[in-house]
Amino acid sequence: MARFLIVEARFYGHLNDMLIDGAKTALKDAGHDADVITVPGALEVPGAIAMAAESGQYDGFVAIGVVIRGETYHFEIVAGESARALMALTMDGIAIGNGILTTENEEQALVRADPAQKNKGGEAAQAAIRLLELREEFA
Ligand SMILES: Nc1c(NC[C@H](O)[C@H](O)[C@H](O)CO)[nH]c(=O)[nH]c1=O
Ligand SMILES: CC(=O)[C@@H](O)COP(=O)(O)O
Repeated sequence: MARFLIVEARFYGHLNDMLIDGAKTALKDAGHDADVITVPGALEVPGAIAMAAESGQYDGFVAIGVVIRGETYHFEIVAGESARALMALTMDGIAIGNGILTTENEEQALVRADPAQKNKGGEAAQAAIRLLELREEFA
């Protein structure tokens, strides 16, 4: 059993609840534990994961959130920089699955958040599980 931390950027609560449900189910089905912490937005997720990884309290991480395009360039910053920072942490050997949705509208996000549809939360959890398996295989 491994210990996973789900770090959620709680910008759209109802969508996050579905993403977290999918992630928790995937982790439980694989026999792993999961805690959940909340940060304000997607830009805070990588930093929170970096801090938690440094603590040594968790084996793997799932990033959860929803970034929906608005009127300004801020979408590109939030979506792009959160993904880039998460990828940089992954390249440092931290097992992270990225379940931060980046969509044009809420309808697209709903389809992807719903565990009964595209289940991107579960998909992100499975990615984190696989990376942890690989890290242990290559250790
Ligand atoms: N617009 C969205 C944000 N924006 C907030 C940023 O992520 C960040 O919390 C703020 O800039 C303070 O540093 N975050 C989301 O997760 N989703 C959005 O749609
Ligand atoms: C992704 C965002 O930052 C977005 O929700 C903010 O909307 P806006 O660009 O209209 O300020």
